Order: sequence, then structure tokens, then C-alpha cells
Amino acid sequence: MTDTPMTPTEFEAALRAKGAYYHIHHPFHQAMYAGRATREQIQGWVANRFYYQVNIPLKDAAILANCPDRDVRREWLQRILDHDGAPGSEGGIEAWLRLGEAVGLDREQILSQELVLPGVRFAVDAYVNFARRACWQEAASSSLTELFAPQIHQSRLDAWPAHYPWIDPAGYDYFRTRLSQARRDVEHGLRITLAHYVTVEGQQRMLEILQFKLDVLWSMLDAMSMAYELDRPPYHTVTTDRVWHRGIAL
Ligand SMILES: O=C(O)c1cc(C(=O)O)c2c(n1)C(=O)C(=O)c1cc(C(=O)O)[nH]c1-2
Repeated sequence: MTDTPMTPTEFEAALRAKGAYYHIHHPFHQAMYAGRATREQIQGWVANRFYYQVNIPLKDAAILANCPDRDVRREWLQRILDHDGAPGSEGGIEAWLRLGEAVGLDREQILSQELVLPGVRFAVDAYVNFARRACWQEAASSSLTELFAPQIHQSRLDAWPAHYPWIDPAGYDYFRTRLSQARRDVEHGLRITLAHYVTVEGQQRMLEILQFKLDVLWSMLDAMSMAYELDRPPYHTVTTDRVWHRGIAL
């Protein structure tokens, strides 16, 4: 390890290089953009990703709870409103439910979380728990996989309508809205991150935190691949029933 910290420009470049491991490259996602996903795979993905969606505001509330800086809180708060909604805007969770309906899922079934696989739940819970326990700057910086998110939302907007004409286009609002929201989040997240990690050790730790977050996203799709591509959902050797737990609030 060198004994000179990276300049902010070099450090940002090192963070951006982690995009090589973004879940845009996961085979489950690649199949989706290429038009090879089945209806069941898309429905499974939407139902499982719902667990990520509903936990993002809990994660952001944990960051607020640990942050003594009023200016940061004022700006970070917008993320909760983006997902939960505010007067005059329905918010991302509602938009995700409409995506669910657009792919043929029943709203009640999504809300029940009965399709959420244990592996997805564990990965998302790990992210929320990291945000609860880490200092607020580390938790804030772990959101920076969003550096790579506009591209993934755009690729859905580009590819899905052509490949999956059975999906009601009204469902695509979520992806469209996130294009600008993610860019704004990244701008704020980067400001915090570049100011906080100014030592060699700190910068190495941040790269590890970003890798942790990439692991969360990749692991979610691994669980979905097992269930929906390889037909090996949990307990498949024993039963076809969804016997797994529905969440015990870890
Ligand atoms: O669809 C995606 O692939 C994707 C990825 C990510 C991400 O990189 O964490 C987020 C989102 N979407 C997203 O919609 C979102 O609101 C979001 C918030 C965060 C975060 O860590 O605070 N990540 C993401």
C-alpha cells in the first residue's frame, strides 16, 4: 500500500472503476436486457426488489439518526421523501407497486413479501444494518453504487418495451424518475465521501465499503438466479411450498 492518499480526482476515479462489478453485469440482469427473461423471472425480480425499495427509506432514516450535521440532514431527508412520497408526489414505493401491477403481479402479493427469497432478505438487511451501525459518513458513502444506477435504469427503459410488449408501459415511471434522482444523490454522496476519506487507510476502507454494497446487489441476483433460472428455490428438494420465513425484523 502506498503512503500517499489519492487526490480527490484519483479517488473518485478509483470509486468509479468499481463499476466493473456493478450488478448490471449479472447474468440475471443481462438476460433481462437481452429479452431472454421469462414473465416469471421478471415478476420474481420485481417482487424481490420490492424488499430493497421498502428498506431504502429505513436505511436513510438510520443515516439521519446518526448524523449530527443539520445541513447534511436537510439534504439527505429528500431521499426518504423520494421513496415514501410527499404532498403532491406519490413516491418511489408506490411507483414500484405500479411497476409490479404492470408486470402482472397483484399489489397485495407484493406487499405481503411472500415472494421475497431469504437470500435477498439477508442481503438487504445487511445493508440496512450496516447503515445503522456505521458512522454516518460511511453509511452515506455506501449509497455510491448509485454512481452506476442511471445507466441501469436507462437500459431497462431502452430494452424492456421492445422485448416485453406484455408489460404495461405505465409501469416504467419508476425507472424514469430515478434517472435524475440518482444523479442528484450521487452528487451529494460524492461531496460527503471525497471530504471524509482523506487518508490512505480511509480510502482503502471506502473501496471495501463500496465492494460490500456491490456484494449486496450481486447476492440479491444470485438468490433470484437460483430460484427463477435454475429452478432451485429454497427447499426445492423437499417441497414446492414457499416455507421460508417472511421476515423477523433483523
Ligand atoms: O435498479 C437498480 O439497479 C438500482 C440500484 C441501486 C443501487 O445501486 O444501490 C439503487 C436503485 N436502483 C434505486 O432505485 C434506488 O432508489 C437506490 C437507492 C440506493 C441507495 O443505496 O441509497 N441505491 C439505489
